[in-house]
Amino acid sequence: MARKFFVGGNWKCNGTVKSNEELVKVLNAAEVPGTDVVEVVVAPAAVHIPQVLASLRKDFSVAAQNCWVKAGGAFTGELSAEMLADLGLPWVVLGHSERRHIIGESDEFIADKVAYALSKGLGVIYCIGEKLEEREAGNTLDVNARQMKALADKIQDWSKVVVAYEPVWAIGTGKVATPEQAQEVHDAVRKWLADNVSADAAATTRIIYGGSVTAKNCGDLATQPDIDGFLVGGASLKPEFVDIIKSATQSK
Ligand SMILES: O=C(CO)COP(=O)(O)O
Repeated sequence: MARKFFVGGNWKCNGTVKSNEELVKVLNAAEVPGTDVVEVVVAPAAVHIPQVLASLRKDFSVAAQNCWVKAGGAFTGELSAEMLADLGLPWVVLGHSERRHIIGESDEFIADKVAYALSKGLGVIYCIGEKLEEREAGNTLDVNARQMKALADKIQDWSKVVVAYEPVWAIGTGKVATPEQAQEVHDAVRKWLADNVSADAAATTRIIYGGSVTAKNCGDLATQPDIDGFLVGGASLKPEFVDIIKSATQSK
């Protein structure tokens, strides 16, 4: 079954009301392939979600960058999955490396968050990826398999999960993985799904790449057979995000 190309823009902790207005204007005016070819999702900072929801074209979706692990309540500063569902958001990003490694979220905590978000009807962009020292020690595939297993231990249904492979050494560094490096991991993650979840999950789960994706390098990455889209940080704040969306037409 064909996997629809998926391009996410992770705006991280960036933006003002004014800069969002300008960025949304660019996105709204862009001529991009239709929703039969590419699914486009942007994740503004939480405080800006209502602004972007109200102003963004309706063929693009809005995601949150994080949510709490269980039902809301006395958890100061958190956002619950119920709140996101109530706003009508289809997606939430969970397990981003900045939350794993800067905030200190564990594999298990993230997997619990994913399971809870799925139970509330959200789709989840589940981020995985190795650090530089793990790659240099030859542990790349093991680290990614460990992060996949943490989630597989908690969920059965992968139909609303997009896996984002984001090698930590490539995030915000300008050091993009080569198409071959990314394809190797995407292929391994897909095989992991086939061996540990199901042939169907392996065939249908979108595995997208993130880490210094730009308008320049996205074309070669998009042609790799197991790269089903991108999760874009820095370049998603610029008009070049439109060119990255267009690379969907180069997908095999
Ligand atoms: O972390 C990322 C997307 O979630 C990637 O960030 P950059 O595209 O800025 O490297």
